[in-house]
Amino acid sequence: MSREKEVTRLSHQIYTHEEGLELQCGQMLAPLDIAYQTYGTLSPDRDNAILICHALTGDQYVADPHPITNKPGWWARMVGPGLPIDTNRFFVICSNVLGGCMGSTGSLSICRETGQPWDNDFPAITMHDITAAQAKLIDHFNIKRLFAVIGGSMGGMQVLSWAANYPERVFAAMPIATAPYQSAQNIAFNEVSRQAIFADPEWHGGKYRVHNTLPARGLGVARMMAHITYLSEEALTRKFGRRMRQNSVPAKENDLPLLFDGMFEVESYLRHQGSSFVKRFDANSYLTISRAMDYFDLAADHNADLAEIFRWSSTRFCVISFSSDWLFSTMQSRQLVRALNRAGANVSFVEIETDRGHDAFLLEEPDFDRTMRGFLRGAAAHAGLKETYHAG
Ligand SMILES: CC(=O)SCCNC(=O)CCNC(=O)[C@H](O)C(C)(C)COP(=O)(O)OP(=O)(O)OC[C@H]1O[C@@H](n2cnc3c(N)ncnc32)[C@H](O)[C@@H]1OP(=O)(O)O
Ligand SMILES: N[C@@H](CCO)C(=O)O
Repeated sequence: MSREKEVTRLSHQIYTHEEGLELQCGQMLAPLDIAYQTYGTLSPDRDNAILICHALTGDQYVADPHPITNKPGWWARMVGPGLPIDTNRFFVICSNVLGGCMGSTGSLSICRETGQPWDNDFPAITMHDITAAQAKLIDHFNIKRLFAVIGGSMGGMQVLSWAANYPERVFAAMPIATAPYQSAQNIAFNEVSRQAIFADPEWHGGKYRVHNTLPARGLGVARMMAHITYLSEEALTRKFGRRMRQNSVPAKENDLPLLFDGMFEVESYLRHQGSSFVKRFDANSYLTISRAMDYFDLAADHNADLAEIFRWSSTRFCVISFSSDWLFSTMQSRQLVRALNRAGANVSFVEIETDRGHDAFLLEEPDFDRTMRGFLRGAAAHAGLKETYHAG
């Protein structure tokens, strides 16, 4: 069964905003669907909500098993009762981004005007649009101010957009492994990924669903390349070194050509990452969202110096980077922290020592978990939140 048919079989929890959303490009998207998951109990004062923003290929299943892969949620070790983002205390909301392929309005949705799926005609969106769509969901919950907005990588871009666009609605913000703008290097990597998709003969100019095909190879290669950027040389060396694969490779992962005999373990690993990715992601959605990342430039969007944007902000920031992250480096986080300090904002900064690269924010890192727990506990005390709102 094709990935799209699998997706349409899934029943996500969706809020439909009939009035829709006017995008930065001027186009109106109506109705607007936002697929989301929640965890914990909203306090009577509606003051304990945390919005978690996912990264490029994440989704709303932050702590629930993923409905396609059946794997635990992508932050299941971080979000739950007694965990650093403690659902006994906080009401956690995570939504699939606008343009995503897990139930929110995106390339797989039907365009009201044409009655056809958007496919590659889905309009260009920005981080501003993504957070504006999330704000509709937060309004739906009648939450005036979020206790915290938290996210890593592209999720961190959304955190910064929230803090910049809705400062009065964000008590605390945690931008993790991110940057105030997408670097030239990251745009370059995204472009290679996109070209891999375009080069697939099954791409059909983005109308692959009409042709009943999938640009699986192109999307798989895009993921293989991108995945290298999520790791580090040390992590790859430790995991695989120069070892060759001893046993035979399962057929499904072997449909890319082999060079001579045998395969390095690292090649096998990347093939696996590529082939598992295409089962859970839509190529047009990947193009839309990766482009939204590329457009992200907070200062340019606000036509202001970064410090100016946060000048009157009362949000408490905790900026986190990972020492071996070369995709969103510590240097970029420091740039943000310097601007926040110039703005007189309340900001703390932690660089987590790890050799696991960018995706370290998804992995067990005790120092990271302690920082998350400590920052939220301190901020909750300042916000006057109760220790628990557990429903029972
Ligand atoms: C932030 C968000 O919003 S969500 C993010 C979206 N989700 C993701 O990115 C998940 C995909 N990414 C990953 O799995 C990333 O590698 C990580 C960093 C998150 C996980 O890291 P780790 O737990 O260290 O797992 P690792 O990178 O070793 O990958 C394990 C997988 O590779 C497979 N694998 C490991 N070695 C090999 C090999 N030599 N050959 C083939 N496959 C291999 C494992 O079988 C496992 O497969 P599975 O995921 O299908 O069970
Ligand atoms: N590996 C994560 C983080 C990338 O920034 C993802 O695919 O979304």
